[in-house]
Amino acid sequence: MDKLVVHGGRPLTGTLHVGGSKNTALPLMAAAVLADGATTIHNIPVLQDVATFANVIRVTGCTVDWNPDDDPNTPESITIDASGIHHFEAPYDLVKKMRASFYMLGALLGRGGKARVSLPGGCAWGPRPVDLHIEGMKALGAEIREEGGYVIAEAPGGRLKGGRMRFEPVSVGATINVLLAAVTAEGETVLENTAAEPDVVVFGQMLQAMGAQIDGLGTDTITVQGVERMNPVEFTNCPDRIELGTYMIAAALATPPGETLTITGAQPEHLGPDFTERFRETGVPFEFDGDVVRVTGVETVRPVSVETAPYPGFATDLQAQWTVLMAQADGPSTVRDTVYTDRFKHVPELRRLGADLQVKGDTVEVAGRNGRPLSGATVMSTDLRASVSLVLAGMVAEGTTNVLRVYHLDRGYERIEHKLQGAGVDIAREQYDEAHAEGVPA
Ligand SMILES: CC(=O)N[C@H]1[C@@H](OP(=O)(O)OP(=O)(O)OC[C@H]2O[C@@H](n3ccc(=O)[nH]c3=O)[C@H](O)[C@@H]2O)O[C@H](CO)[C@@H](O)[C@@H]1O
Ligand SMILES: C=C(OP(=O)(O)O)C(=O)O
Repeated sequence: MDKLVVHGGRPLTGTLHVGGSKNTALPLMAAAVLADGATTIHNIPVLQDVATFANVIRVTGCTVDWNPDDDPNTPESITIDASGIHHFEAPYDLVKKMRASFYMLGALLGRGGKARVSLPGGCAWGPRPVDLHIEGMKALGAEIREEGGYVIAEAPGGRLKGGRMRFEPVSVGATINVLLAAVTAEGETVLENTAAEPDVVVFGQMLQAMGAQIDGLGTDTITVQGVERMNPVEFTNCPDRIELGTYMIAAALATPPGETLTITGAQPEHLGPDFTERFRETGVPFEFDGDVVRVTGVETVRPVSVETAPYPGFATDLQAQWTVLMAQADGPSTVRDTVYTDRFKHVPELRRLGADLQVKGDTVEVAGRNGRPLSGATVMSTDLRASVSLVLAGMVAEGTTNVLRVYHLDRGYERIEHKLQGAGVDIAREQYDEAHAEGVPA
Protein backbone atom coordinates (compact mmCIF):
# COMPACT_ATOMS: atom_id res chain seq x y z
CA MET A 1 0.00 0.00 0.00
CA ASP A 2 1.23 3.54 -0.71
CA LYS A 3 1.20 6.63 1.47
CA LEU A 4 1.87 10.28 0.66
CA VAL A 5 4.39 12.12 2.79
CA VAL A 6 3.84 15.88 2.84
CA HIS A 7 6.29 18.31 4.44
CA GLY A 8 4.18 21.40 5.09
CA GLY A 9 4.93 25.06 4.62
CA ARG A 10 6.24 25.06 1.05
CA PRO A 11 4.81 27.74 -1.26
CA LEU A 12 2.45 26.60 -4.00
CA THR A 13 3.33 28.58 -7.14
CA GLY A 14 3.78 28.05 -10.87
CA THR A 15 1.32 25.98 -12.87
CA LEU A 16 -1.06 23.09 -12.28
CA HIS A 17 -2.86 21.39 -15.16
CA VAL A 18 -6.39 20.04 -14.86
CA GLY A 19 -7.06 16.63 -16.42
CA GLY A 20 -10.23 15.25 -17.97
CA SER A 21 -13.28 14.94 -15.72
CA LYS A 22 -13.57 11.59 -13.92
CA ASN A 23 -17.29 11.89 -13.32
CA THR A 24 -17.90 12.67 -17.00
CA ALA A 25 -15.45 10.12 -18.41
CA LEU A 26 -17.27 7.21 -16.73
CA PRO A 27 -20.73 7.85 -18.24
CA LEU A 28 -19.09 8.63 -21.62
CA MET A 29 -17.49 5.18 -21.49
CA ALA A 30 -20.87 3.64 -20.64
CA ALA A 31 -22.44 5.48 -23.61
CA ALA A 32 -19.90 3.87 -25.95
CA VAL A 33 -21.43 0.48 -25.11
CA LEU A 34 -24.67 1.57 -26.84
CA ALA A 35 -23.11 1.69 -30.34
CA ASP A 36 -22.40 -1.20 -32.68
CA GLY A 37 -18.82 -0.13 -33.48
CA ALA A 38 -15.73 1.62 -32.14
CA THR A 39 -16.07 4.89 -30.20
CA THR A 40 -13.03 6.99 -29.28
CA ILE A 41 -13.13 9.42 -26.37
CA HIS A 42 -10.34 11.95 -25.87
CA ASN A 43 -9.12 13.68 -22.69
CA ILE A 44 -9.65 10.68 -20.44
CA PRO A 45 -7.87 11.02 -17.07
CA VAL A 46 -5.40 8.32 -16.04
CA LEU A 47 -7.22 7.14 -12.94
CA GLN A 48 -7.91 3.89 -11.17
CA ASP A 49 -11.66 4.36 -11.73
CA VAL A 50 -11.14 4.52 -15.50
CA ALA A 51 -9.04 1.32 -15.41
CA THR A 52 -11.69 -0.43 -13.30
CA PHE A 53 -14.53 0.67 -15.56
CA ALA A 54 -12.57 -0.42 -18.64
CA ASN A 55 -12.49 -3.90 -17.07
CA VAL A 56 -16.22 -3.77 -16.32
CA ILE A 57 -16.84 -3.05 -20.01
CA ARG A 58 -14.40 -5.77 -21.18
CA VAL A 59 -16.42 -8.40 -19.26
CA THR A 60 -19.30 -7.84 -21.71
CA GLY A 61 -17.21 -8.82 -24.73
CA CYS A 62 -16.47 -5.24 -25.86
CA THR A 63 -12.81 -4.48 -26.57
CA VAL A 64 -11.25 -1.53 -24.77
CA ASP A 65 -8.05 0.06 -25.96
CA TRP A 66 -6.63 1.96 -22.98
CA ASN A 67 -2.84 2.28 -22.83
CA PRO A 68 -1.99 5.57 -21.13
CA ASP A 69 1.63 6.71 -21.01
CA ASP A 70 3.41 8.07 -17.93
CA ASP A 71 3.36 11.74 -18.90
CA PRO A 72 0.71 13.59 -16.85
CA ASN A 73 0.74 16.45 -19.37
CA THR A 74 -0.43 14.53 -22.42
CA PRO A 75 -4.16 13.91 -22.71
CA GLU A 76 -5.10 10.29 -23.23
CA SER A 77 -7.76 8.66 -25.40
CA ILE A 78 -9.75 5.48 -24.98
CA THR A 79 -11.36 3.41 -27.74
CA ILE A 80 -14.27 1.13 -26.91
CA ASP A 81 -15.45 -1.23 -29.63
CA ALA A 82 -18.81 -2.58 -28.58
CA SER A 83 -19.52 -4.60 -31.72
CA GLY A 84 -18.65 -7.92 -30.05
CA ILE A 85 -20.87 -7.46 -26.97
CA HIS A 86 -22.44 -10.75 -25.88
CA HIS A 87 -22.33 -11.02 -22.07
CA PHE A 88 -24.82 -8.63 -20.47
CA GLU A 89 -23.40 -8.69 -16.96
CA ALA A 90 -21.42 -6.51 -14.50
CA PRO A 91 -19.95 -8.74 -11.77
CA TYR A 92 -19.77 -7.97 -8.05
CA ASP A 93 -15.96 -8.10 -7.84
CA LEU A 94 -15.70 -5.08 -10.14
CA VAL A 95 -18.87 -3.20 -9.18
CA LYS A 96 -17.90 -3.27 -5.48
CA LYS A 97 -14.81 -1.20 -6.34
CA MET A 98 -16.72 1.62 -7.93
CA ARG A 99 -20.35 2.68 -7.78
CA ALA A 100 -20.40 4.14 -11.29
CA SER A 101 -20.17 0.55 -12.62
CA PHE A 102 -23.91 0.53 -11.97
CA TYR A 103 -24.23 2.61 -15.18
CA MET A 104 -23.96 -0.76 -16.93
CA LEU A 105 -27.60 -1.39 -15.96
CA GLY A 106 -28.80 1.38 -18.30
CA ALA A 107 -26.11 0.76 -20.92
CA LEU A 108 -26.82 -2.98 -21.23
CA LEU A 109 -30.60 -2.55 -21.19
CA GLY A 110 -30.29 0.20 -23.81
CA ARG A 111 -28.02 -1.89 -26.02
CA GLY A 112 -29.43 -5.39 -25.68
CA GLY A 113 -32.64 -5.21 -23.63
CA LYS A 114 -31.19 -7.26 -20.78
CA ALA A 115 -28.75 -6.87 -17.89
CA ARG A 116 -27.48 -8.64 -14.80
CA VAL A 117 -25.66 -6.07 -12.69
CA SER A 118 -24.38 -6.40 -9.13
CA LEU A 119 -25.85 -4.00 -6.57
CA PRO A 120 -23.07 -1.57 -5.62
CA GLY A 121 -23.37 -2.06 -1.87
CA GLY A 122 -22.38 0.43 0.82
CA CYS A 123 -20.14 3.44 0.61
CA ALA A 124 -17.40 4.77 2.82
CA TRP A 125 -19.40 7.70 4.16
CA GLY A 126 -22.89 6.22 4.48
CA PRO A 127 -25.88 4.96 2.52
CA ARG A 128 -26.01 5.65 -1.22
CA PRO A 129 -29.18 3.99 -2.51
CA VAL A 130 -29.90 3.10 -6.15
CA ASP A 131 -33.69 2.93 -5.82
CA LEU A 132 -34.22 5.75 -8.33
CA HIS A 133 -32.07 3.98 -10.96
CA ILE A 134 -34.23 0.87 -10.62
CA GLU A 135 -37.52 2.79 -10.54
CA GLY A 136 -36.44 4.60 -13.72
CA MET A 137 -35.80 1.32 -15.56
CA LYS A 138 -39.21 0.06 -14.43
CA ALA A 139 -40.80 3.26 -15.77
CA LEU A 140 -39.36 2.27 -19.16
CA GLY A 141 -41.03 -1.10 -18.94
CA ALA A 142 -38.11 -3.18 -17.66
CA GLU A 143 -39.03 -6.25 -15.64
CA ILE A 144 -36.70 -6.28 -12.67
CA ARG A 145 -35.93 -8.68 -9.89
CA GLU A 146 -33.16 -8.79 -7.31
CA GLU A 147 -31.42 -12.10 -6.70
CA GLY A 148 -28.17 -12.93 -4.91
CA GLY A 149 -27.08 -9.29 -4.71
CA TYR A 150 -27.73 -8.73 -8.42
CA VAL A 151 -30.31 -6.69 -10.28
CA ILE A 152 -31.66 -8.77 -13.16
CA ALA A 153 -33.48 -6.67 -15.74
CA GLU A 154 -35.19 -7.51 -18.99
CA ALA A 155 -37.12 -5.53 -21.56
CA PRO A 156 -40.21 -7.49 -22.69
CA GLY A 157 -39.82 -8.13 -26.40
CA GLY A 158 -36.17 -7.07 -26.23
CA ARG A 159 -36.77 -3.30 -26.32
CA LEU A 160 -37.73 -0.80 -23.60
CA LYS A 161 -40.67 1.54 -24.06
CA GLY A 162 -40.68 5.30 -23.40
CA GLY A 163 -42.08 6.32 -20.01
CA ARG A 164 -42.25 9.06 -17.41
CA MET A 165 -40.15 9.35 -14.26
CA ARG A 166 -39.70 12.00 -11.60
CA PHE A 167 -36.47 11.84 -9.58
CA GLU A 168 -36.77 12.74 -5.91
CA PRO A 169 -34.18 13.83 -4.84
CA VAL A 170 -32.23 15.04 -7.85
CA SER A 171 -29.69 12.34 -8.73
CA VAL A 172 -26.70 12.61 -11.07
CA GLY A 173 -26.26 8.85 -11.34
CA ALA A 174 -29.95 7.98 -11.79
CA THR A 175 -30.40 10.68 -14.46
CA ILE A 176 -27.42 9.26 -16.37
CA ASN A 177 -28.46 5.63 -15.96
CA VAL A 178 -32.05 6.19 -17.09
CA LEU A 179 -30.87 8.27 -20.06
CA LEU A 180 -28.60 5.40 -21.14
CA ALA A 181 -31.65 3.16 -21.22
CA ALA A 182 -34.11 5.70 -22.66
CA VAL A 183 -32.23 6.78 -25.79
CA THR A 184 -33.05 3.52 -27.60
CA ALA A 185 -36.45 2.90 -25.96
CA GLU A 186 -39.45 2.95 -28.27
CA GLY A 187 -41.32 6.28 -28.15
CA GLU A 188 -41.07 9.28 -25.84
CA THR A 189 -39.55 9.43 -22.36
CA VAL A 190 -40.03 12.41 -20.04
CA LEU A 191 -37.70 12.71 -17.07
CA GLU A 192 -38.49 15.30 -14.36
CA ASN A 193 -36.32 16.85 -11.67
CA THR A 194 -33.22 15.80 -13.59
CA ALA A 195 -29.65 16.64 -12.61
CA ALA A 196 -28.08 19.60 -14.44
CA GLU A 197 -24.43 18.94 -13.52
CA PRO A 198 -21.97 19.59 -16.38
CA ASP A 199 -21.15 15.86 -16.18
CA VAL A 200 -24.74 15.07 -17.19
CA VAL A 201 -24.88 17.76 -19.89
CA VAL A 202 -21.63 16.73 -21.58
CA PHE A 203 -22.68 13.07 -21.40
CA GLY A 204 -26.01 14.01 -23.00
CA GLN A 205 -24.15 15.87 -25.74
CA MET A 206 -22.20 12.71 -26.55
CA LEU A 207 -25.48 10.76 -26.73
CA GLN A 208 -26.80 13.42 -29.14
CA ALA A 209 -23.65 13.08 -31.26
CA MET A 210 -24.33 9.32 -31.36
CA GLY A 211 -27.80 9.99 -32.78
CA ALA A 212 -29.98 10.29 -29.67
CA GLN A 213 -32.93 12.71 -29.77
CA ILE A 214 -32.72 14.57 -26.45
CA ASP A 215 -34.16 17.94 -25.37
CA GLY A 216 -33.71 19.83 -22.12
CA LEU A 217 -30.11 19.01 -21.13
CA GLY A 218 -29.03 21.29 -18.29
CA THR A 219 -32.64 21.87 -17.18
CA ASP A 220 -34.87 19.99 -14.75
CA THR A 221 -36.91 18.25 -17.47
CA ILE A 222 -35.36 16.08 -20.16
CA THR A 223 -37.37 14.64 -23.04
CA VAL A 224 -36.10 11.77 -25.18
CA GLN A 225 -37.53 10.46 -28.45
CA GLY A 226 -36.15 6.94 -28.70
CA VAL A 227 -34.10 5.94 -31.75
CA GLU A 228 -33.52 2.43 -33.04
CA ARG A 229 -29.75 2.51 -32.96
CA MET A 230 -26.85 4.60 -31.71
CA ASN A 231 -23.77 5.27 -33.82
CA PRO A 232 -20.11 5.11 -32.78
CA VAL A 233 -18.47 8.55 -32.55
CA GLU A 234 -15.30 10.42 -31.67
CA PHE A 235 -15.84 12.73 -28.69
CA THR A 236 -13.78 14.87 -26.31
CA ASN A 237 -14.33 14.77 -22.55
CA CYS A 238 -14.49 18.04 -20.57
CA PRO A 239 -11.97 19.15 -17.89
CA ASP A 240 -12.47 18.06 -14.28
CA ARG A 241 -14.33 20.79 -12.39
CA ILE A 242 -13.67 19.20 -9.00
CA GLU A 243 -9.92 19.03 -9.68
CA LEU A 244 -10.07 22.73 -10.66
CA GLY A 245 -11.95 23.67 -7.49
CA THR A 246 -9.49 21.64 -5.41
CA TYR A 247 -6.51 23.52 -6.92
CA MET A 248 -8.18 26.91 -6.40
CA ILE A 249 -8.64 26.02 -2.74
CA ALA A 250 -5.03 24.77 -2.61
CA ALA A 251 -3.86 28.17 -3.91
CA ALA A 252 -5.97 30.04 -1.36
CA LEU A 253 -4.28 27.93 1.32
CA ALA A 254 -0.67 27.73 0.18
CA THR A 255 0.21 30.35 -2.44
CA PRO A 256 2.19 33.16 -0.75
CA PRO A 257 0.58 36.63 -0.54
CA GLY A 258 0.92 38.48 -3.85
CA GLU A 259 2.15 35.39 -5.75
CA THR A 260 0.06 33.52 -8.30
CA LEU A 261 -0.87 29.92 -9.07
CA THR A 262 -1.85 29.40 -12.70
CA ILE A 263 -4.27 26.56 -13.42
CA THR A 264 -4.44 25.48 -17.06
CA GLY A 265 -6.74 23.22 -19.08
CA ALA A 266 -9.78 24.27 -17.05
CA GLN A 267 -13.42 24.99 -17.86
CA PRO A 268 -14.21 27.53 -15.11
CA GLU A 269 -17.93 27.92 -15.91
CA HIS A 270 -18.38 24.27 -14.86
CA LEU A 271 -17.62 25.27 -11.26
CA GLY A 272 -21.08 26.85 -11.06
CA PRO A 273 -21.96 30.31 -9.75
CA ASP A 274 -22.26 29.31 -6.09
CA PHE A 275 -18.68 28.05 -5.70
CA THR A 276 -17.34 31.03 -7.66
CA GLU A 277 -19.26 33.54 -5.50
CA ARG A 278 -18.30 31.91 -2.21
CA PHE A 279 -14.66 31.80 -3.33
CA ARG A 280 -14.84 35.52 -4.19
CA GLU A 281 -16.19 36.24 -0.70
CA THR A 282 -13.05 34.74 0.85
CA GLY A 283 -11.15 37.76 -0.48
CA VAL A 284 -8.75 35.59 -2.47
CA PRO A 285 -8.26 37.28 -5.89
CA PHE A 286 -8.75 35.11 -8.96
CA GLU A 287 -9.44 35.54 -12.64
CA PHE A 288 -10.87 33.35 -15.38
CA ASP A 289 -9.16 33.76 -18.73
CA GLY A 290 -10.47 31.19 -21.22
CA ASP A 291 -9.22 27.83 -20.02
CA VAL A 292 -6.78 29.41 -17.56
CA VAL A 293 -7.52 30.33 -13.94
CA ARG A 294 -5.12 32.49 -11.93
CA VAL A 295 -5.35 32.62 -8.14
CA THR A 296 -3.30 35.09 -6.11
CA GLY A 297 -2.32 34.27 -2.55
CA VAL A 298 -3.42 36.44 0.37
CA GLU A 299 -2.35 37.00 3.97
CA THR A 300 -5.81 36.36 5.38
CA VAL A 301 -8.71 34.26 4.10
CA ARG A 302 -12.14 35.53 5.16
CA PRO A 303 -14.53 32.95 6.66
CA VAL A 304 -17.38 32.03 4.30
CA SER A 305 -20.13 29.56 5.19
CA VAL A 306 -21.34 27.20 2.46
CA GLU A 307 -24.19 24.79 1.87
CA THR A 308 -23.87 22.08 -0.77
CA ALA A 309 -26.68 21.54 -3.28
CA PRO A 310 -27.20 19.95 -6.70
CA TYR A 311 -25.75 21.98 -9.60
CA PRO A 312 -25.63 24.96 -9.97
CA GLY A 313 -25.20 24.80 -6.19
CA PHE A 314 -21.94 24.28 -4.31
CA ALA A 315 -20.64 20.77 -5.16
CA THR A 316 -20.59 18.23 -2.33
CA ASP A 317 -17.36 16.94 -3.93
CA LEU A 318 -15.67 20.22 -2.83
CA GLN A 319 -17.06 20.26 0.70
CA ALA A 320 -14.12 18.52 2.45
CA GLN A 321 -11.57 20.75 0.71
CA TRP A 322 -13.56 23.89 1.65
CA THR A 323 -13.59 22.75 5.28
CA VAL A 324 -9.77 22.80 5.27
CA LEU A 325 -9.78 26.31 3.80
CA MET A 326 -12.20 27.49 6.47
CA ALA A 327 -10.05 25.89 9.17
CA GLN A 328 -7.35 28.35 8.04
CA ALA A 329 -9.72 31.34 7.72
CA ASP A 330 -9.78 34.35 9.95
CA GLY A 331 -12.92 33.47 11.94
CA PRO A 332 -15.74 30.95 12.33
CA SER A 333 -17.95 29.53 9.59
CA THR A 334 -20.18 26.55 8.87
CA VAL A 335 -20.04 23.94 6.11
CA ARG A 336 -23.38 22.17 5.55
CA ASP A 337 -23.86 19.19 3.21
CA THR A 338 -27.49 18.85 2.08
CA VAL A 339 -26.66 16.30 -0.66
CA TYR A 340 -24.85 13.73 1.48
CA THR A 341 -25.76 14.74 5.02
CA ASP A 342 -23.17 12.46 6.66
CA ARG A 343 -20.18 12.96 4.37
CA PHE A 344 -17.77 13.95 7.14
CA LYS A 345 -15.15 11.19 7.35
CA HIS A 346 -12.45 13.83 6.96
CA VAL A 347 -13.44 15.69 10.13
CA PRO A 348 -11.89 13.40 12.79
CA GLU A 349 -8.70 13.19 10.69
CA LEU A 350 -8.48 16.97 10.26
CA ARG A 351 -8.94 17.28 14.01
CA ARG A 352 -5.86 15.06 14.42
CA LEU A 353 -4.00 17.77 12.51
CA GLY A 354 -5.28 20.35 14.99
CA ALA A 355 -8.30 21.77 13.13
CA ASP A 356 -11.07 22.96 15.44
CA LEU A 357 -14.15 21.32 13.91
CA GLN A 358 -17.43 20.04 15.35
CA VAL A 359 -20.02 18.03 13.44
CA LYS A 360 -23.62 18.94 14.32
CA GLY A 361 -26.06 16.94 12.20
CA ASP A 362 -25.43 17.80 8.54
CA THR A 363 -23.13 20.70 9.40
CA VAL A 364 -19.50 21.20 10.39
CA GLU A 365 -18.86 24.14 12.68
CA VAL A 366 -15.41 25.48 11.85
CA ALA A 367 -13.71 27.70 14.42
CA GLY A 368 -11.16 29.12 11.98
CA ARG A 369 -7.46 29.53 12.43
CA ASN A 370 -7.43 31.84 15.46
CA GLY A 371 -3.63 31.89 15.54
CA ARG A 372 -3.33 28.11 15.85
CA PRO A 373 -1.43 26.52 12.98
CA LEU A 374 -2.17 22.93 11.95
CA SER A 375 0.55 20.45 12.84
CA GLY A 376 1.59 17.32 10.91
CA ALA A 377 0.34 13.86 11.88
CA THR A 378 -0.42 10.49 10.36
CA VAL A 379 -3.94 10.49 8.96
CA MET A 380 -6.08 8.49 6.61
CA SER A 381 -9.51 8.50 5.20
CA THR A 382 -11.86 6.17 3.50
CA ASP A 383 -13.01 8.22 0.54
CA LEU A 384 -11.65 10.27 -2.30
CA ARG A 385 -12.41 13.91 -1.48
CA ALA A 386 -11.77 13.36 2.23
CA SER A 387 -8.30 12.08 1.29
CA VAL A 388 -7.45 15.08 -0.87
CA SER A 389 -8.55 17.38 1.95
CA LEU A 390 -5.88 15.74 4.12
CA VAL A 391 -3.21 16.45 1.47
CA LEU A 392 -4.31 20.11 1.39
CA ALA A 393 -4.15 20.31 5.18
CA GLY A 394 -0.71 18.65 5.14
CA MET A 395 0.52 21.33 2.73
CA VAL A 396 -0.10 24.06 5.35
CA ALA A 397 0.57 22.05 8.52
CA GLU A 398 3.81 22.48 10.43
CA GLY A 399 6.01 19.38 10.09
CA THR A 400 5.27 16.13 8.31
CA THR A 401 1.88 14.66 7.45
CA ASN A 402 1.58 11.04 6.33
CA VAL A 403 -1.60 10.43 4.35
CA LEU A 404 -2.36 6.70 4.34
CA ARG A 405 -4.55 4.63 1.98
CA VAL A 406 -3.68 6.67 -1.07
CA TYR A 407 -5.67 4.32 -3.30
CA HIS A 408 -8.72 6.48 -2.56
CA LEU A 409 -6.91 9.49 -4.03
CA ASP A 410 -5.77 7.49 -7.04
CA ARG A 411 -9.44 6.89 -7.91
CA GLY A 412 -9.86 10.56 -8.73
CA TYR A 413 -6.64 12.63 -8.88
CA GLU A 414 -4.27 11.90 -11.73
CA ARG A 415 -0.70 11.51 -10.44
CA ILE A 416 -1.39 14.13 -7.82
CA GLU A 417 2.06 14.04 -6.22
CA HIS A 418 3.79 14.71 -9.57
CA LYS A 419 1.51 17.63 -10.28
CA LEU A 420 1.94 19.17 -6.82
CA GLN A 421 5.73 18.61 -6.82
CA GLY A 422 5.87 20.61 -10.08
CA ALA A 423 4.20 23.53 -8.28
CA GLY A 424 6.61 23.51 -5.34
CA VAL A 425 4.94 21.17 -2.84
CA ASP A 426 7.22 18.84 -0.86
CA ILE A 427 5.25 15.62 -1.36
CA ALA A 428 6.38 12.08 -2.11
CA ARG A 429 4.78 8.68 -2.52
CA GLU A 430 6.26 5.93 -0.38
CA GLN A 431 5.42 2.32 0.21
CA TYR A 432 3.76 1.68 3.55
CA ASP A 433 2.97 -1.59 5.25
CA GLU A 434 0.16 -0.89 7.72
CA ALA A 435 0.55 -4.28 9.40
CA HIS A 436 4.26 -3.72 10.11
CA ALA A 437 4.34 0.02 10.68
CA GLU A 438 6.69 1.65 13.15
CA GLY A 439 5.57 0.97 16.73
CA VAL A 440 3.40 -2.00 15.73
CA PRO A 441 4.63 -5.24 17.37
CA ALA A 442 5.62 -7.88 14.80
C1 LIG B 1 -19.36 8.91 -10.23
C2 LIG B 1 -20.06 10.17 -9.89
O1 LIG B 1 -20.43 10.95 -10.76
N1 LIG B 1 -20.23 10.43 -8.60
C3 LIG B 1 -20.86 11.67 -8.19
C4 LIG B 1 -22.35 11.49 -8.21
O2 LIG B 1 -22.67 10.42 -7.34
P1 LIG B 1 -24.13 9.80 -7.38
O3 LIG B 1 -24.63 9.82 -8.78
O4 LIG B 1 -24.04 8.48 -6.69
O5 LIG B 1 -24.94 10.83 -6.49
P2 LIG B 1 -26.45 11.25 -6.66
O6 LIG B 1 -26.53 12.54 -7.40
O7 LIG B 1 -27.22 10.10 -7.20
O8 LIG B 1 -26.90 11.50 -5.15
C5 LIG B 1 -27.63 12.65 -4.76
C6 LIG B 1 -28.60 12.29 -3.65
O9 LIG B 1 -29.58 11.41 -4.17
C7 LIG B 1 -29.75 10.30 -3.31
N2 LIG B 1 -30.15 9.13 -4.15
C8 LIG B 1 -29.44 8.84 -5.27
C9 LIG B 1 -29.81 7.76 -6.06
C10 LIG B 1 -30.92 6.98 -5.69
O10 LIG B 1 -31.29 6.00 -6.35
N3 LIG B 1 -31.60 7.31 -4.57
C11 LIG B 1 -31.26 8.38 -3.79
O11 LIG B 1 -31.91 8.66 -2.77
C12 LIG B 1 -28.36 10.12 -2.68
O12 LIG B 1 -28.42 9.37 -1.49
C13 LIG B 1 -27.95 11.57 -2.48
O13 LIG B 1 -28.50 12.06 -1.28
O14 LIG B 1 -22.97 12.69 -7.76
C14 LIG B 1 -22.65 13.04 -6.40
C15 LIG B 1 -23.44 14.29 -6.05
O15 LIG B 1 -23.04 15.36 -6.82
C16 LIG B 1 -21.14 13.23 -6.26
O16 LIG B 1 -20.82 13.40 -4.90
C17 LIG B 1 -20.38 12.03 -6.80
O17 LIG B 1 -18.99 12.34 -6.89
C1 LIG C 1 -17.70 10.39 -4.52
C2 LIG C 1 -17.10 10.42 -5.67
O1 LIG C 1 -17.12 9.39 -6.58
P1 LIG C 1 -18.07 8.09 -6.49
O2 LIG C 1 -19.48 8.57 -6.68
O3 LIG C 1 -17.61 7.25 -7.62
O4 LIG C 1 -17.86 7.45 -5.15
C3 LIG C 1 -16.32 11.60 -6.07
O5 LIG C 1 -15.94 11.70 -7.25
O6 LIG C 1 -16.09 12.48 -5.21
